[in-house]
Amino acid sequence: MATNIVWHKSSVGKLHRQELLQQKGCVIWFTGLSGSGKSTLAYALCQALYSRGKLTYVLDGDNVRHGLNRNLAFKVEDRAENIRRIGEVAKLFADAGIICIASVISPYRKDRDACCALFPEGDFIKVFMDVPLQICEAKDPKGLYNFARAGKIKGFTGVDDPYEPSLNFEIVLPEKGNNITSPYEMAETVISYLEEKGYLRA
Ligand SMILES: Nc1ncnc2c1ncn2[C@@H]1O[C@H](COP(=O)(O)OS(=O)(=O)O)[C@@H](OP(=O)(O)O)[C@H]1O
Ligand SMILES: Nc1ncnc2c1ncn2[C@@H]1O[C@H](COP(=O)(O)OP(=O)(O)O)[C@@H](O)[C@H]1O
Repeated sequence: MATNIVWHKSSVGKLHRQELLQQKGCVIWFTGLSGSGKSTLAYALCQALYSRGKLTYVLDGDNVRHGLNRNLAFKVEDRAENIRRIGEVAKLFADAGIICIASVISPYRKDRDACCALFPEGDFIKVFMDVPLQICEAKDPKGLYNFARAGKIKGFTGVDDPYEPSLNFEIVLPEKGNNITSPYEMAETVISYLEEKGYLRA
């Protein structure tokens, strides 16, 4: 633990940066099984917001594990630390006025809730990719479910490691009751939410 540290205030604050960017910093947190479409939707949303002149940054689990989190594996404590660090980085991006899009399995409710608690009310928007295991496994674009079933990967989420859903997701996709399943259309659903909550203006 670091001691004797004092927060240094800046004369340029989050409100100034938001005014500059004409948007509000926040986090959209995509959670769900491997293969549920988190990354595809995250980058579709990034593209759609870019087209509207909005600044985003995607923190994708796979990508962050190539650098900042390269020393972490998939046991419970490592996943918790992975999520904690991504939550803290997302907080910095949101403070910068950026719409941060996180795309991580984040299987444990406790870890997601701890990240949420870092943010002002409403600024941490949890989106659950509600895609059943059988569908994710049937796609298996990286062949990882195949390896997990063969016992070549231990502790694979959904196979021999848990995914804990929550009751308090702001958005669940695909939404029940409509036929919207394309990433582009689902991105529009998220954008409608952001517009309604005022995140796309300063
Ligand atoms: N054991 C195990 N369980 C789950 N996933 C595994 C595992 N080993 C490797 N992978 C690959 O790592 C990607 C998930 O990384 P995350 O950082 O999102 O995981 S976590 O939030 O810390 O649980 C995940 O990416 P996505 O498929 O995009 O979800 C996998 O490609
Ligand atoms: N909305 C969608 N409809 C159909 N296929 C999709 C959709 N989103 C993603 N996919 C496909 O599903 C697979 C997994 O998507 P991906 O975004 O990598 O998931 P995750 O990041 O959750 O592992 C990929 O082959 C991708 O092309």
